[in-house]
Formats: sequence, structure tokens, C-alpha cells
Amino acid sequence: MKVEHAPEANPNRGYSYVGQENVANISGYEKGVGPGTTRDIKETLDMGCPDDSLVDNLWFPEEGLPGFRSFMENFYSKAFQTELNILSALAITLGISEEHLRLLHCRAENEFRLLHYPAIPASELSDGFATRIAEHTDFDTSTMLFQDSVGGLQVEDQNQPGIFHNVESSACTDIILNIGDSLQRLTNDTFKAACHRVTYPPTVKANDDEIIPERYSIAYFAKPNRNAPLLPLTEFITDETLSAQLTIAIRYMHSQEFVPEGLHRGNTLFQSFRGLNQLSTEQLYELHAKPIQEPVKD
Ligand SMILES: O=C(O)CCC(=O)C(=O)O
Ligand SMILES: [Fe+2]
Repeated sequence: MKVEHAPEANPNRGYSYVGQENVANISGYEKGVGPGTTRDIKETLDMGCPDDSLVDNLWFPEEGLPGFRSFMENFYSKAFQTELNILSALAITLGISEEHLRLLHCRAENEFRLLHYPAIPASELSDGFATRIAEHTDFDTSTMLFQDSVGGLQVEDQNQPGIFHNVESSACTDIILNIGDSLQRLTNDTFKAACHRVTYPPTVKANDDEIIPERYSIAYFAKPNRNAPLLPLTEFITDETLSAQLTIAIRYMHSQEFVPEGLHRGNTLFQSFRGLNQLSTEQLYELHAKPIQEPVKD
């Protein structure tokens, strides 16, 4: 095999065998039964943008799989065009600048993966620690998912945490669109990332003495440009967000010893009040006094 994925998670390119990637091992993972506890029984082939300036794709020799590379590159570029249309639709729905949202994604620094879940005895998933892919949210802005008819994909109800609903496709060309962490951040939680997982199909019982059929799927992860600032877009910044960001900034500065020891979260009060966003600077000064301006010293 010429296209083995490196043992580390990045760059995310090439073939990963069953057991190589477990989403529950990814740093910051806080879902399901807990970090590092769940095994994914899946194998994947990961690719990225054919013209990525930082990372090359890993391809099989052309004679081994004729036409595969050009087929995949063509799929990538069609998926990118679809992504741009989806971004426009999202911007219109959210009432934000379509051009700005598309510009944040214009470099097509995306990821694209083929997934295969091998056939396994249902009993292998019965202990709750092995699964096809553990529950998680994707890091990206949005994911286009394509699946065969085997079943097992589930999405968590955002109003009832812990309750998962089956997601079925009527054809393998159906696009299932998942919101990812980056869009949640850009919209300051207005759109929440979809928590999803793949388990055994609804017709199979975990303790059944039967074989769960193999399953195939494709995921196209649409991501912001690497150099895009992943801060909430100005349209979504509220006074509460500003207070939270200031608190984080103070904590960071304190941890780096940039500020005198006396200043910390415990004695710093950020007073947030309704209507801050509507006030002009003059009205703000009138209500809450003008700040004392001090020249910046070295
Ligand atoms: O196989 C699927 O349907 C889901 C795959 C997935 O969620 C992922 O790779 O992030
Ligand atoms: Fe996912």
C-alpha cells in the first residue's frame, strides 16, 4: 500500500486501517463515554485540495487504479462548487454578507474522505466501547455526507441531549448536511454543530447473533481558510460575547504575567447590560462616564 496515513493525525492524508483513528482520542473530545474510551471500527482514505499549498495528496499508482485520481479530483471540485452555493444559502438565511462568508472559504482547504465499515458480528458492539464511529461534531463549517442504504447513522436531538435519531438516505446521491464547530463559532452559537455517530443499523440488536453488513459512506468537510480568523462574525457579537472575550484575555495575560499580580478574574468586574449594542459612544459615556485616557507607556 503506497498511501499509508502517517501515525499522527496531521496531515490528514492517506489510508488509515481499522483502529488507527478513534475520534474519542482526538484532543478536546468531550462526548459519549469519555475521552479515549471508544474504539471506532472503520477504515478511511483521506484527501484534500488537489492544489493545497501545504499538503500533498497521496495517490495509488495510476496503473493500479486507472482513473481514480482524476475521478476524485473532479468530485472535489464539484463538491467545492456545491459548498459555495450552500454558503450563500446559509448567509441569506442568517442575514449576513454572502461575499464575506464565501471569501472566508475561498481557498478550498477542505478534506474529503471515503469510509468503509467492515462487516462485523453484532456482539462486537455490545459492550458500548466499540462502535462504527463514536459520537462527535466535525471541526469544519459544514459536512456533506453521502451514505449507502445499510443504515446506522444517527444525529443527536439538539433539544434533548442524549437522544439520537436515525438518518436515512433514499439514494446514495442524497446529501446530508451537518453543521460543524467552525460555523457554530462563526455564528456565536446561533447554529449549533450537529453531534452524530454511526452504530449498528436499526434492524440489528446489539446482542443478536448476526453479522452487521459492511457500510460505505463519503464525507466532504468544508473548512474555513487556514488563515481565516475563527472569531464570531461581527453580526453575531453581543455585549455578552465582548465580556466573555475580555475575561479570557485577562486570564491569558495574567497566566503570561503581562499584568500586575493584583488583577485577576476574581476582582475584575465586567458589567454587561442590555442594549449596549444600541448605544452610541456619546450615550455610553453619558450613562457610564467617560473612561480616563492614559498614554501607553513602554
Ligand atoms: O460514515 C458516516 O456516515 C459518518 C462519518 C463521519 O461522521 C466522519 O468521518 O466525521
Ligand atoms: Fe463526522
